[in-house]
Amino acid sequence: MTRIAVVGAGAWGTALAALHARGGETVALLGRDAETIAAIAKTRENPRYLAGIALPASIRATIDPAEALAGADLVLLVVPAQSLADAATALRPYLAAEATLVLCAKGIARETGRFMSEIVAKALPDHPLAALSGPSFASDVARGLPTAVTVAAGDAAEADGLARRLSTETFRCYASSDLRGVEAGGALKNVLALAAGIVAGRGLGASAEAALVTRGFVELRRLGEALGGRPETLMGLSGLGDLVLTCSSPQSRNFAYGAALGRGDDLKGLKLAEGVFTAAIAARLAEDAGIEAPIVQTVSEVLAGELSVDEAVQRLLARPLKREAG
Ligand SMILES: NC(=O)C1=CN([C@@H]2O[C@H](COP(=O)(O)OP(=O)(O)OC[C@H]3O[C@@H](n4cnc5c(N)ncnc54)[C@H](OP(=O)(O)O)[C@@H]3O)[C@@H](O)[C@H]2O)C=CC1
Ligand SMILES: O=C(CO)COP(=O)(O)O
Repeated sequence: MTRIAVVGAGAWGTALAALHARGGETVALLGRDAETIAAIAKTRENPRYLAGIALPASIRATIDPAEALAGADLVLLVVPAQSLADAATALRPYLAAEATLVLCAKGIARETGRFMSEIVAKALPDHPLAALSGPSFASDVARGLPTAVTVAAGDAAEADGLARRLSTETFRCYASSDLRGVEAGGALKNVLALAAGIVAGRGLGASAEAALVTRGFVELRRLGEALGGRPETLMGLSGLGDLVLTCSSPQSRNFAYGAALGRGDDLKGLKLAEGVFTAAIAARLAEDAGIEAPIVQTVSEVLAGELSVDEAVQRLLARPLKREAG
């Protein structure tokens, strides 16, 4: 019987399925692309999203939600943020009544400004909710490299239990009861990583990159707190930790997208990162809250074509915006 069902057979879902199958759990991986799922079953690899990484033979990969969710008491939701409402609604007939849902996407709904927990609570009421977030590239986790993340649930005892359950030899989970802070950090760092990518792609040097990341952290804290997160959460793995990772590595799709913008590359065919969808709504949430978020605002204007990359860089780095600690 499946214990953990992973919904979404992209890079992160496949990595989490591999991690927990290696950790001894009975794991099902639910995808929607029959070809990819057949390839996983046949080759024990996900050729589309994690090529070259061997997956445990015990993972039950399927496109059938009934098969994947039967008996699962823990369901990891790993489809991108903007698709989560539809994906969650489609699961409703198949979920075990007592199943706990773990949000693994990092984003905010672009139309409504809702967090993933709000979207899933609406689509699938009455299930306990948690979020898993932190500095963790799918390929690192799938390869079994050491990783540490935060697992948050509104109820501290629930968070502790989940952190224990989801930790493995190579994957250390710290428990938190600040679900909103974890969600806010994960969503905002994507937008800030786009800005870091722009600065790197423009070739402005390591000093400018460090300035941008530091000021990005100030902004993440300020806005994250305004959205209801706790300072210590925003300073932890799911805030600062993930910001540092995604702002410093071309492995990050957000950073890579920003770098392509900064270089002036043709963006056609480049996969859209989560931050591309989150920037405008994050800027609006900041405005609504009366919070200054110049980096988020600038990224949002660049993506909307209202600001050139040169104007953005000028605004971000060339002159002081105001006296600001950090
Ligand atoms: N990649 C990473 O290192 C990490 C990613 N994350 C977060 O995890 C989330 C997913 O990212 P990732 O796995 O990398 O993304 P990918 O693009 O690699 O995969 C997304 C998967 O979701 C599926 N999907 C999309 N829409 C739907 C839908 N409506 N119903 C069902 N399935 C759907 C896609 O299916 P199809 O292939 O058919 O399009 C695909 O399998 C993002 O929010 C990301 O921020 C978090 C930590 C690490
Ligand atoms: O969230 C991530 C690592 O923690 C992955 O970042 P990207 O979505 O930018 O690749």
